This record gives sequence, C-alpha cells and structure tokens, in this order.
Amino acid sequence: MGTIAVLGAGKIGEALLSGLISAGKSAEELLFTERHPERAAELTERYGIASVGVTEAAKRAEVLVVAVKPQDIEPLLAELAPLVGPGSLVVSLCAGLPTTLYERRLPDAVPVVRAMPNTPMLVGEAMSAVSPGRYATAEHVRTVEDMLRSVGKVVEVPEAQQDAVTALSGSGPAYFFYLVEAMIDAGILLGLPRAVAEQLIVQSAVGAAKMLAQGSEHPVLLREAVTSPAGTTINAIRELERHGVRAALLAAIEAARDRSVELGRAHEA
Ligand SMILES: NC(=O)C1=CN([C@@H]2O[C@H](COP(=O)(O)OP(=O)(O)OC[C@H]3O[C@@H](n4cnc5c(N)ncnc54)[C@H](OP(=O)(O)O)[C@@H]3O)[C@@H](O)[C@H]2O)C=CC1
Ligand SMILES: O=C(O)[C@@H]1CCC=N1
Repeated sequence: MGTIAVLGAGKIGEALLSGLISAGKSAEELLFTERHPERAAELTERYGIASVGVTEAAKRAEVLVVAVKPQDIEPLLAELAPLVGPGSLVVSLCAGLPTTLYERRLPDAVPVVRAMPNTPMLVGEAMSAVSPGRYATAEHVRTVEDMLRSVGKVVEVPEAQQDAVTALSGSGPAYFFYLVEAMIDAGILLGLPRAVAEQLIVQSAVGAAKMLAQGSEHPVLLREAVTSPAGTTINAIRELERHGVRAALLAAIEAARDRSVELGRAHEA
C-alpha cells in the first residue's frame, strides 16, 4: 500500500488517519494536508503524522486520498494537476463527485477510484463502497480495498450506485445517532435519569447491531421476536406507523441521494 496522504484532514480525513493508525499503519507512512495550521498541529500532536503541502504529498505518497468538501474540489484539482501522472493513484471520498470530473481535470490516464466510507472507520467498523474510474486497474482497486478493509468492511459497486451508497451508508451513521438521541429523550420524558437512559439505549443499540451483523435472521424476524402479543412493543410500533417513520426514512434517504447527485452536477462543465 505504501505511503498514504490524506488531502483535507477534516472529519472523515481524521477518521481514516486514526483508523489506519489503530490498524497498525505507522505514522511515518501517513501524511496529510490541511489549510488551518492550528488544526494541522493538533492532528500531528494527536497521531504523530506529518502535515505537508500538496506538492510534497504528491511526491511522497503512493495513494492520494481526496477528503475535502465537494464544494472545495476545483482549486485542489488545479493544484494537483501538474503533480500527478499515470503512476499516481487518486482516491476520492467526496460525495457526488464522479471519477470523470477528476479524469477531466487531471492529466491523461491518472487512475482514480471513487470510495464512500463512513465515520465508524474510527473504531475499525467502517462500511465502504469502491468504484474504479476509467484508468483504474484491478490492482488499483485492490490497493484501495486493502486500505479500507483495514478499517472496516468493503464492497465494490458500479459507480452509478455511489449516490445511493452515499445516502445509505455514507450518511447512515448519522441516522442511527439521530434515533439514539431521540430515544434518550424519550427516556427523559418517562422520568429516567439521562445517564441511565443513555446506557440503556446505547447498549440496546450495540446488542441489536451485533444480532443484525450475525446475519442469521432477517431484521423483520428479529423485530417480531421482540413484539409480544398484546404487549408493549406493538403499541410502540403502531405509533411509529401512525407517524410515518418508515415513509420518513424512505424520503430522507432519497433526499440525501438527490443531494449527492446535485453535488456532482455542480461540476459538470
Ligand atoms: N463526514 C463524513 O461522515 C463523510 C464525508 N465524506 C466526504 O468527505 C469529504 C470531507 O467531508 P468532511 O470530513 O465531513 O468535511 P470537513 O469540512 O470536516 O473536512 C474537509 C477538510 O478539508 C479542508 N480543506 C479544504 N480545502 C482544502 C485544501 N485545498 N487543502 C487542504 N485542506 C483543505 C477543510 O478546511 P475548512 O475547514 O477550511 O473547510 C476541512 O478541514 C466530503 O467530500 C464528504 O462528502 C465521505 C464519507 C463520509
Ligand atoms: O453529509 C455529507 O455530505 C457527507 C457525505 C456522506 C456523509 N457525510
């Protein structure tokens, strides 16, 4: 895999760097670029990873991971263009941005892989999906998959599915955090101390996630097993249905997909 440089060490860039360090990658084989000196110093202090300029990153790293906001991509690609060639490997983590954007802005035949991870990289439990661009070989895809597999699970998908992936698993942890936050509030409403409500819900989430991850039973069956006849759970389910929670989730994830498409379209020219 060699040296990896993260260009733009914000939330997801830091999650990747932190996950790679926890997975045993040495700080000497990692680099990052960051435009705020205080943020750069904070990350170097926390992980022992050197902050460099884009030129040095391109010179020293085998893998260049682009982790800036989609809105910030154009100046970065203009900076990168004279520094990369067919021997480079560019990995884009940016929501919505197609590999063709990179291929248009960078010199001929620069291999690009589009990848969509999520923040559980921080704890080695990411879900990532990768899609090769036009010049990326199976070897390039393997390099990116190896990097992401060291911090979680990886699937390969056709690039046309990446906007849906972004809406589902890229943003997905936020939906779970939102649900947990709302369920803790429910505990407060019912008069439980906050610390107790938090412990009850977080451990219930961990337990439910472990059962789901085992994959031996479909989520519907797992839910039915909790739902006793004329019991408490079915009363709660009736309220969830009455308030359209399933439809809200469908609409929410569709809206996230639409935003991913829109972020890509902003760079069509
Ligand atoms: N957060 C997440 O869960 C996920 C995010 N992504 C994708 O990752 C990308 C980053 O998202 P996120 O980490 O949330 O955003 P952040 O804003 O936290 O991180 C981006 C960082 O890059 C910095 N930056 C911008 N331009 C440059 C540049 N030219 N050189 C160096 N640093 C630069 C930003 O500085 P400044 O603060 O000044 O803007 C910021 O610190 C996005 O494209 C997003 O779609 C993908 C999967 C999950
Ligand atoms: O909210 C966003 O745009 C990014 C992409 C996926 C998760 N966070």
